[in-house]
Amino acid sequence: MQFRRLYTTLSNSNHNPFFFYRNLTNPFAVFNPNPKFLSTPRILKNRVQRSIHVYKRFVSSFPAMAEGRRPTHVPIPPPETANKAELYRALEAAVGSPFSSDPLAPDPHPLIIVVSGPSGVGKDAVIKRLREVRENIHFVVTATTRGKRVGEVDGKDYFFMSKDKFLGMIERHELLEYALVYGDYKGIPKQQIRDHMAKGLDIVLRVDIQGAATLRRILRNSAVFVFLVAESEDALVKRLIDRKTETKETLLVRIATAREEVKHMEEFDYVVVNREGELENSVKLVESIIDAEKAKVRQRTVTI
Ligand SMILES: Nc1ncnc2c1ncn2[C@@H]1O[C@H](COP(=O)(O)OP(=O)(O)OP(=O)(O)O)[C@@H](O)[C@H]1O
Repeated sequence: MQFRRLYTTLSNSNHNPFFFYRNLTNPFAVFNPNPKFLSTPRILKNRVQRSIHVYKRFVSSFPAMAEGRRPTHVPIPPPETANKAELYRALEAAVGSPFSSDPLAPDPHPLIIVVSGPSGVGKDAVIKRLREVRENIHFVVTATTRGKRVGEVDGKDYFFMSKDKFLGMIERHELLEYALVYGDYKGIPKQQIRDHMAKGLDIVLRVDIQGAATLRRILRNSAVFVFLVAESEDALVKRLIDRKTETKETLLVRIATAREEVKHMEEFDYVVVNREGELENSVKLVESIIDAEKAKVRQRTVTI
């Protein structure tokens, strides 16, 4: 049985002697299930041993194959006293092939990082700082049909476009995700993501909780979903008041919405607590998440 296993191993290997050396007899090619045949293990043993012997001679007759074998006598100098280059060369000779300087791990894939969280939690603030401190990041510019506000720059804040042009993009499936918000369309252009990922850049998307849920359905586990949250409801409300952008009505709506949105935390991969006065720590944590994702053995692969 052992001989049979040994033979099977040999015949499955690339150096199968019966494959290269056709005049050798394969002892199992004409396997006879007759018990009489099986009752002659010595014949079998001799045949297999002969095959192994021929196989070894066959391998050593090819320099490329023989190269992988360890030479019998390689003088390796004692590492404590040896010259580094000399020791290196001796080790190379001993293992029988030059040491390669090719990277041992493949380059990490570009990532899509979706940042979401309740209104006023600090999404814009975190992303703005992240773009300042980290290279190789592209923040996706959303396409919108709403009018440009004072101070806004086309291509930087949004891609401003007509409703017709936007509807054309929907028809041609050029948007990763889109929504109608208070009568205006907003959407994420796919080509922008493709172009920047092709250059090796990581992509950051900032979306509300509903947008994140839609992207999760589309991208599944190919993107990293980060949920940004304040340390407490109390802190979030104070932050919204301090921003001085809200009316009393919109404040109430945002607080009520935030209560609901926090329940969606479990649908995300990571949660980052953006504590009062600790924006830098939050940004560092997002950076650590990106670094950890890039160190994963099984990388996320995006196809959009
Ligand atoms: N860690 C922090 N400590 C103190 N203030 C912060 C912190 N993070 C953000 N802020 C401030 O809180 C306010 C809200 O932040 P930001 O506008 O970035 O929130 P957002 O999540 O993008 O809100 P929205 O979804 O409503 O646009 C801003 O004035 C911002 O400067």
